[in-house]
Amino acid sequence: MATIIDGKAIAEKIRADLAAQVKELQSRGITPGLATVLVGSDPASEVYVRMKGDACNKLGMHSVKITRPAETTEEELLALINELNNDPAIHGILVQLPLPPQINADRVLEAISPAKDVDGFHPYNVGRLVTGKPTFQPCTPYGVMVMLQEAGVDLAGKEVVVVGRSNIVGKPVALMCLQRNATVTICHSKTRDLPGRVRAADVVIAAVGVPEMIKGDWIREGAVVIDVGVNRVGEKKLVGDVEFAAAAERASAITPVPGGVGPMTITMLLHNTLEAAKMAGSGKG
Ligand SMILES: Nc1nc2c(c(=O)[nH]1)N[C@@H](CN(C=O)c1ccc(C(=O)N[C@@H](CCC(=O)O)C(=O)O)cc1)CN2
Ligand SMILES: [Mg+2]
Repeated sequence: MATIIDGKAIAEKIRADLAAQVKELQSRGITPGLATVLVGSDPASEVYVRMKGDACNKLGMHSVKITRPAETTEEELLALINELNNDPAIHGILVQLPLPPQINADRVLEAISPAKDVDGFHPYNVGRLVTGKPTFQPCTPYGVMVMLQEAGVDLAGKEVVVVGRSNIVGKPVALMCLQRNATVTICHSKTRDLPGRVRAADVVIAAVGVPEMIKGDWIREGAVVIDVGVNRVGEKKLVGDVEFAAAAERASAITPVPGGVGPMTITMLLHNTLEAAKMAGSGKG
């Protein structure tokens, strides 16, 4: 039976350390500030933005939640980003995704100052990630890496299979694993023999957004399973991208959903916002 990698517990431990750092920074006259921008009223996005604001406030950070109607134009959103880029009380800017279809998300993400890009989605910061330079690391993959480290998983020489190739999880998490000397395979909807690929993995990172798509009998005995999926099935139930119970029979360690990667995403956002404030305070922002 697998060890459960408890994202909630790891997140709490990190947040306690961040709170102490926020206090220290405040004693020097700097309060880290995060602006979250939500366009439209997607119910899941509303929940995430609220969680981000609450998490900031709990740590003693300043947070501003900006909501705009679903009909907002790209120009209006770009003007708002420009204001936030120039606001000295704001160290981090986060535009909640997805955006409505009339808005080009790439253009909006590129308008955020790289020094305030706490989501790590600006092409400048993506480029730094690709080349292994210090940068704001995107929050979900960053959280995955911290969980692996906390679980004592050394990636050097390991076969990592990432299922999913999104810009916000699959691609960056693959780069981060490569940086830690893993041999990385990125799989997607056109991959031939996906079960065979997953069966070869020492570490499986599932980020496809399809409920329980990765079957328990695809997991190699003793593998580590990181489930990034947060899929709502029915009214209330949340499931991951992995068939949890069956996979846990074979894995050596596995993350649950909820309470796995999810809480780490917001924790790493808090971490990045604190780092942005420190850099601004030292004149490097
Ligand atoms: N601008 C961004 N947009 C989106 C990101 C992102 O990192 N930046 N990621 C996802 C959604 N996301 C944060 O925005 C996110 C998803 C899930 C959780 C989380 O804590 N999940 C909990 C369950 C919470 C619930 O009950 O719904 C868990 O897994 O335990 C946090 C953040 C897309 N958009
Ligand atoms: Mg769009």
